[in-house]
Amino acid sequence: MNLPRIKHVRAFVARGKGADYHDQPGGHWIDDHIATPMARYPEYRESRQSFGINVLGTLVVEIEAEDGTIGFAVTTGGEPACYIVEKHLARFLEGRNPVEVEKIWDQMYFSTQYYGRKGLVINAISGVDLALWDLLGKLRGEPVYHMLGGAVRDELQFYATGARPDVAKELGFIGGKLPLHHGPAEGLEGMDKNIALLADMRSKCGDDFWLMYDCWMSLDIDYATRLAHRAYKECGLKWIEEALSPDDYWGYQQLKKNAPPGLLVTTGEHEATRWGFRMLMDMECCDIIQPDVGWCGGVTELIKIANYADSRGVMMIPHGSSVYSYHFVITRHNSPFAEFLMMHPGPTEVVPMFAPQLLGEPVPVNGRIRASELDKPGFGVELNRDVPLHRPYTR
Ligand SMILES: C[C@H](O)[C@H](O)[C@@H](O)[C@@H](O)C(=O)O
Ligand SMILES: [Mg+2]
Repeated sequence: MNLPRIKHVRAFVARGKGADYHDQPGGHWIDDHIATPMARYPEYRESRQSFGINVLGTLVVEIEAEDGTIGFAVTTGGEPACYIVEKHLARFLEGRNPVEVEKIWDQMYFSTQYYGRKGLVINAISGVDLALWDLLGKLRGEPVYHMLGGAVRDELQFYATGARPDVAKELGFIGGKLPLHHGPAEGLEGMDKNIALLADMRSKCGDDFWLMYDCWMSLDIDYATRLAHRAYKECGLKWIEEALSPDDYWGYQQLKKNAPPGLLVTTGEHEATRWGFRMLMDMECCDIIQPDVGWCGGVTELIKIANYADSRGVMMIPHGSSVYSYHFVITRHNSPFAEFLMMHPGPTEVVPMFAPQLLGEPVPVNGRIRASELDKPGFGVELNRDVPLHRPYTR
């Protein structure tokens, strides 16, 4: 089946919310004294934007076929990712058959391996790969999840990430993941505040509602171990997420041994490729891996990651990435639920995760999205052309 060839690859920057979802106006829960590795510096403790968490902005990748069909995707990457797409990756797509996702991915990865392998370069590769799968679906007239093997269940169910698990419960989510506010630099007083907040949410949510802590790489093994035991024993914490640096595989291996039986250790949103996730799984670092499909290598790489996890009986629950993870999760038995990042400032209501960039972006109702809502070509969304786009590089 010969599809129209790829004619143009274009890369744009979009700023303000969207895929770079930490790029929010002031007063948002997502930038409210959240613990990070930079919190050891008091000047960077109050706000993650103060040290540049939103410095990149959104990368928008467009791939246009000869017949005028356009596939696109958004991820975190901004102007430097545009440079990588336009000046390096585009050469492996233009003139090619869009069906060649495996060969194109292989050439993008190994041609940038000498300076890439993780982080921004893999974000750029992910953006191109997602746009390619979107183009394929639009050319074939089928949703991405059909091309991945079809739905294994009728609906997606979600836990919610945000400052209000009590509201998340009222909205029908299966759990609430809180951001951790205080790390080792704030000592026992900070630990007590972390436990007090969790205990308050436990009292508001009842004993059965899942409560998790997201530590965003901010802890050391000693603090993470103490937090894990107190939070599990006193508040029934379900999992402790990304407690340590993504590079500290040995630390995660130890934390998993230190954690109380019954508490899950999770990580992976800042990990990349099949090799990085193999390291996490072979070293027994965690119970659940959480790749972000816009940061780990795209759909083509997540297939490999998820299948290796499945072979080892490890749950793969992608980091919140809107439709890009929904189309994947609905097709995988070892992905029984998904993350929904609450992007309302409170958060007290459900708003589209990548707003305002995606038109037609589905949102959970009563904590669920039916598989039938994904039944549109590609990822089922269109780029909001009212969002200002800047193309910093051309060829
Ligand atoms: C809530 C966390 O601090 C991050 O902002 C969040 O994006 C990520 O870690 C997550 O798991 O959703
Ligand atoms: Mg996280």
